[in-house]
Amino acid sequence: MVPLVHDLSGETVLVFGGGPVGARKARRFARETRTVVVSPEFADREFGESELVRAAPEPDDVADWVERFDPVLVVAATNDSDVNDAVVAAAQARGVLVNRADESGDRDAGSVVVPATVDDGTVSVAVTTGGASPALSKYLRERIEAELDGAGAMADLTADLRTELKESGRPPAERRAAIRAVVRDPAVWKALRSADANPRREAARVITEQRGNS
Ligand SMILES: C[C@@]1(CC(=O)O)C2=NC(=C\c3[nH]c(c(CCC(=O)O)c3CC(=O)O)Cc3[nH]c(c(CC(=O)O)c3CCC(=O)O)/C=C3\N/C(=C\2)[C@@H](CCC(=O)O)[C@]3(C)CC(=O)O)/[C@H]1CCC(=O)O
Ligand SMILES: NC(=O)c1ccc[n+]([C@@H]2O[C@H](COP(=O)([O-])OP(=O)(O)OC[C@H]3O[C@@H](n4cnc5c(N)ncnc54)[C@H](O)[C@@H]3O)[C@@H](O)[C@H]2O)c1
Repeated sequence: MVPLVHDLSGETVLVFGGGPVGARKARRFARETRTVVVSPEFADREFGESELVRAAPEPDDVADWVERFDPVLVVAATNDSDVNDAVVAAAQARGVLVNRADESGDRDAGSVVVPATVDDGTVSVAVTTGGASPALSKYLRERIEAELDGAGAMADLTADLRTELKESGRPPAERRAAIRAVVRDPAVWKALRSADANPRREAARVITEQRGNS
C-alpha cells in the first residue's frame, strides 16, 4: 500500500452505516469536505457537519445511491456484509475509491485504509499497519501526538525563512543547511512550544551560527 495525501475539498464522501465506526469516519471526512451518511438510524452520535439521510438501501439499490451523490470516496461501514459487498462493487464499477470498515485482509482494487492521524497546523502524521492491527495504529498515534507539539508552528516559521533566504539570494546549499539546522534545533522547538519566547530570534541565531560553521 502506498500512503498518499488526498485533497478532498469540493468533493463528496458517501458513508453507508451510522454506527460508531460510520460516525468516526464521517467526523473525520466532514472536517475536510461535504460528507453524506446514509443509515436507517443514527442514535445520538456525533457526525460533525455531515448531512444525514435516513434510509436502509438493499444491496441492489446501492449503485443508485452512489450514482446520485457522485462521491469521490465511499465508506462501507454497515453491519451487513451483503450491503458492504454491494458498496465495494458499486464503487469499483464507477472507479471510485472505497474504504471498507469490516475487513482488513485482502483488499479490493481501489480500496483505501483510513489511517490514525495526528494534525498540528499544516503538519499531519498518519499511521497504518496496512490493516493488520488498528489498535497498534491508535497506540502509536497517541505516542506521536506529544512529539508533534509545535510542528505546525515550525512548518510556518521555516516556510517564512525559506522565502526570506531565497529572496536574499542565498545559494541553495546554504539555504538547505540553514533550514536543516533550524528544524533540528532544541532551543527553536522550546521557543515554539512556550508562549513568551521568541522563536524567530532563536532561528536567526541558529542560521548565523550555521553560516559561521560552514
Ligand atoms: C486507525 C483507525 C482509523 C479510523 O477508523 O478512524 C482504524 N481503526 C481504528 C480503531 C480500531 N478499530 C478496531 C479497534 C479494536 C481493536 C482491534 O480489533 O484491533 C480499534 C481500536 C480501538 O477501538 O481502541 C477494530 C477493527 N478495525 C478494522 C476491523 C475489521 C477487521 O479487522 O476485519 C476491526 C475489527 C472489528 C471487529 O472485529 O468487529 C478495520 C480497520 N480499521 C482501520 C482504521 C483500518 C486499518 C488501519 C491500519 O492500517 O492500522 C481498517 C482496515 C479499515 C478502515 O476502517 O479503514 C482507528 C483508530 C483511530 C485513532 O484513534 O487514531
Ligand atoms: N474500522 C474499524 O475501526 C472497525 C471497528 C469496529 C468494527 N468494525 C466493523 O465495521 C462495521 C461497523 O461497525 P459499527 O460498530 O459502527 O457497527 P454497528 O452495528 O454499531 O453500526 C452499523 C450501522 O449500519 C447501519 N446499517 C445497517 N444496514 C444498513 C444499510 N442497508 N444501509 C445503511 N446503513 C445500514 C445500522 O443501522 C447501524 O447504524 C462492523 O461490521 C464491524 O465489523 C470496524
